[in-house]
Amino acid sequence: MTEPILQTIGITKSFGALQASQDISIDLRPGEIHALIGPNGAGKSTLIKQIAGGLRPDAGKVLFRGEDVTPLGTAERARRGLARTFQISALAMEDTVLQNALLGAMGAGGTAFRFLRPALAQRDLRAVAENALELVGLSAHAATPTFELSHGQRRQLEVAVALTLAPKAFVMDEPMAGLGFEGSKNLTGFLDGLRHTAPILLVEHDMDAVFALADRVSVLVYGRIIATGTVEEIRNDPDVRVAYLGEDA
Ligand SMILES: Nc1ncnc2c1ncn2[C@@H]1O[C@H](COP(=O)(O)OP(=O)(O)OP(=O)(O)O)[C@@H](O)[C@H]1O
Repeated sequence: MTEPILQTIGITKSFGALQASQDISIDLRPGEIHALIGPNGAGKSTLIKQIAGGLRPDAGKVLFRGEDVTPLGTAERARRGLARTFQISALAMEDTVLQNALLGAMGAGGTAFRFLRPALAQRDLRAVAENALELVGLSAHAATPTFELSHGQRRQLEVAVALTLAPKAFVMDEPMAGLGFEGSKNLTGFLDGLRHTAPILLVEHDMDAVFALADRVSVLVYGRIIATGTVEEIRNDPDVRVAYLGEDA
């Protein structure tokens, strides 16, 4: 079996008496979209925060590209290629699409680029930014102020910003939230292709998107993974149907 790019081993986290993550072991393999679903309050965000580095587990480990990154913070994990997207506030709305991508590329280049700005580095940064926009299909909008983009295009721009870091894996938190039917359909098509650039751990409430995209689905209920499998396996799992899909088995 292919080595996972991202893996949690026995992640456990409590808030007082509440066990928000109970011994969670999941992985993300090259080329796949692995969806994490579960009812409100199941612990999806808590798990994602521990994977991205914003929250320290009480026990367990996060491995990224074979390395234990549990002690590292969000910025250090991002530098190593773990891209977390869909924190919309990260975009500068008054700036153009290209300027936003350039800001991302400057972050990727580190502080030396930011303060020294040699001409060559500037050209490199611009190339990185333009390439990222091309990959997400926003080149034609490079000079457009970001606030003029549709919600779906903003999500694509967020991915472009993340792409400037040459990510090895994406962690996405509800990318379909707030998009209408058309927007969700378009973004679904876009994410479908993106898995070949880097695999995606996808937290999503939109079941149409999950069932269309996921190679594997993990179901989280009360802080525990109750099933992991293909879409077909998850749809037919009696425990999942009772606990989450709201059906009598
Ligand atoms: N910082 C915190 N302090 C105390 N309790 C917390 C904290 N963060 C989350 N919780 C609790 O942990 C549980 C899991 O919350 P979490 O936000 O991870 O769920 P979720 O599956 O992401 O929910 P949703 O789908 O509504 O976003 C909830 O009961 C929540 O109230």
